[in-house]
Amino acid sequence: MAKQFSLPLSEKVARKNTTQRALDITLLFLLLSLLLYRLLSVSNHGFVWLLAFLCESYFTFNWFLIVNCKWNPVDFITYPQNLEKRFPELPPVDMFVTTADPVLEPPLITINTVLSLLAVDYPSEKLACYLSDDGCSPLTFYSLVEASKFAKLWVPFCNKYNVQVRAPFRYFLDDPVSSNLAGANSEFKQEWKKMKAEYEELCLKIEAASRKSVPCDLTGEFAVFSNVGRSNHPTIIKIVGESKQSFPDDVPRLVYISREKRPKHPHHFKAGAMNVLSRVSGLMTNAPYMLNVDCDMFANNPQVVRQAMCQLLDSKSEREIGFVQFPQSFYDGPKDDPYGNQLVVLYEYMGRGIAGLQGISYSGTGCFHRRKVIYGQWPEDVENQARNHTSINGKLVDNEVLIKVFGKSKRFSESAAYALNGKKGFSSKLPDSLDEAFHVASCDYEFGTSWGTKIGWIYGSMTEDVMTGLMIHKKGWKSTLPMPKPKGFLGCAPSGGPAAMTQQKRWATGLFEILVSRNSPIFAFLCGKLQFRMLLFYLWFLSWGLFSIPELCYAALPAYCIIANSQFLPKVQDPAILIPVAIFVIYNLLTIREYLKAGMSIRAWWNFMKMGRITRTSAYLLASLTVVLKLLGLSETVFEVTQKDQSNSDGDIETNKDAIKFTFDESPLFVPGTTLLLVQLTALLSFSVGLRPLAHDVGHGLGLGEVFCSLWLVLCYLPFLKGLFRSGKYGIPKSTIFKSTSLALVFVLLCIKLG
Ligand SMILES: O=c1ccn([C@@H]2O[C@H](COP(=O)(O)OP(=O)(O)O[C@H]3O[C@H](CO)[C@@H](O)[C@H](O)[C@H]3O)[C@@H](O)[C@H]2O)c(=O)[nH]1
Ligand SMILES: [Mn+2]
Repeated sequence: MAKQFSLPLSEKVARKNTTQRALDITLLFLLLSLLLYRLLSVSNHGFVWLLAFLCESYFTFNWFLIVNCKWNPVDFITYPQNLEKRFPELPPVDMFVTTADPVLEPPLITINTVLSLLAVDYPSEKLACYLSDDGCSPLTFYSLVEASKFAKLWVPFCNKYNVQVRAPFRYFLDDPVSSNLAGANSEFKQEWKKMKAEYEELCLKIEAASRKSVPCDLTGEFAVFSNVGRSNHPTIIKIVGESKQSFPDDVPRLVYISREKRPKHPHHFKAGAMNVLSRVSGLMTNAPYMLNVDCDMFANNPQVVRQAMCQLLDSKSEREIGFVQFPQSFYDGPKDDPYGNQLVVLYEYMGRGIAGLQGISYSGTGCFHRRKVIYGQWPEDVENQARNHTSINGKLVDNEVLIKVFGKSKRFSESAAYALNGKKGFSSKLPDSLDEAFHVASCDYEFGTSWGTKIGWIYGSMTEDVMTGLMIHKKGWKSTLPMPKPKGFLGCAPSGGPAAMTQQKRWATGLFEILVSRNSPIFAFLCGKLQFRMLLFYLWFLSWGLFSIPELCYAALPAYCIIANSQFLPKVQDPAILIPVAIFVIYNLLTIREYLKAGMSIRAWWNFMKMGRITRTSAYLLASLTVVLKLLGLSETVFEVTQKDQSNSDGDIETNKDAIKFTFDESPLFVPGTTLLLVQLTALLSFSVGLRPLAHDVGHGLGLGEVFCSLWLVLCYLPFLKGLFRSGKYGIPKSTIFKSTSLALVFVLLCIKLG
């Protein structure tokens, strides 16, 4: 027994990063020297110098925050082979999938995610899968019903042949029958073919249904969908599967939920959906662990649940680890990451670094939560739990309080008490709990309760995930970031200018909303248990949107200087020029090194650099404006769902090429970038026709540095430059060009007047 007890489940190992630290610190030192130089010479220069100083102060502070995040990277090693030796009885897990729109999120993608979850390598009677459909779409429900029939074949097939990728659309991309991958014995070959045919039939059915305006007869099971509007309908909950009494042992239980929506009731987007999922599942299965994934994030590693359990189960982590977050990774990203949004390098350095502090932030998908932590438990409450008392926020609570916190359903607060006490045995046959489930999924259930403020997914930000994670860290919980091979989950990253920018805008908006809310990390540090270095991390993360302001000012400086015959950098003849030059060189070398070490190409690095510029002056700028408007009470923020592409990744060269070309639409997102580009072009033109000669002494007048910076910016905005000359979706729309030209004209006139 003692020996078994010592078998490790997981380990956190520090990574060596001496070179990286040296480079990071050198850069910080150089940035500080630049600031010092500016301060010492500010009296000789005017407002341009001051503006440059302010921007560079921001950049320096931001770099300091980044160095803090990257300083202590870690690796998580897990030993799933020891799991059942230590815990022969594995705990139940409820798995949540959210979808919101059958057009932007094609049901075929959603059901692949569901199928990959139903088929994970974990005792199926311990699993239950809940699909939340905010689109209230009969097509989604129809697809789920069909998928559940297919699952009865698919799950045993995966188990029998130990299939590695359990989302069928990915699995059937490879053909193990013609290649001799899986020791192709003839029985396997036959079953493989049969399975493939079954899957194709499923796809055909769903495609046919999606072409019709009504996917199927709205009778029987489907009758509830007649007369529903997406934002005006009663709750629909359906236990999917043939019989209502017992479930076949080999496929986990599957439940469809479309929560009630009424026009006047705020539904809080995904956060609202997650809270309904928590409550309905609380009544039905009440598993102590919950996994949540977006509809496009399939389980890519059949061992994911076991991997997560390695980090959650032993008694030490019971008191420490609040949640286990797998990195967000993507499949089929276009080559060299043209939109800079595949997040590989971000997780590799920032992610690992933060995981070495209190833990990675929650990123909304691929995350395992403890139900009791979502219900508001602090690490200290675990001691009370051991004494069989129910407590949240460090205080014992009785039934009356439970009802106040969790809402009027007695049955639900009873289930919550079970979850908070870590007691097993709250269960009810699924169909018996249906009535109560309708009650807790209704749109006024949360009135007067703590849902969305103190417990569950927290409301008030477009990035409800980060806010919810921050509240968990505030209580002193830690989190982990396992990176198994193969990767735990894979999803779709948006491609195309408008989709990518809209997502970035939503993120930056949501993050900034948190910074200025009462759930700000500053309070979490002062009044809660958020660690100081975690505070620094959250400050960096939540201020993405703010970065747009210094970025925009700094990008305007070179053009201004050229047109106004001024300077914001030391002259080439001045030895001080070495400081900005060294900053430029070291920063680029350091980031190139990170890219290469993470197995990415130089081209991917360049795409990231250029998309960084573009995103900050477009998406982040508009995000900041949106938040200011919200603070002034002039507008509300809205969750715009990302389009998921249903690609067939047979590497069609034409579509691949197109995926790399930047696309535009009429959105105001593209106005600032286009303006900035036009301004730089005007400046460079006036320089090259000799209107603005270089000054040849160290005194005032234009220097080479400004011209170089302006050229560099034009290079970064190359997708926009091309967009000026292209047509259709690859070209910048006329109206945008018109707006930008007007703005650029105003700027140029201003420069001439001031210069
Ligand atoms: O009203 C809504 C809006 C969205 N969703 C779901 O939320 C998920 C994420 O939406 P998506 O459009 O894919 O946004 P992304 O920007 O890709 O999502 C990332 O960023 C979000 C906000 O930070 C997180 O919630 C996500 O988990 C994270 O993957 C999807 O499953 C949607 O179906 C809902 O259920 N209800
Ligand atoms: Mn997504």
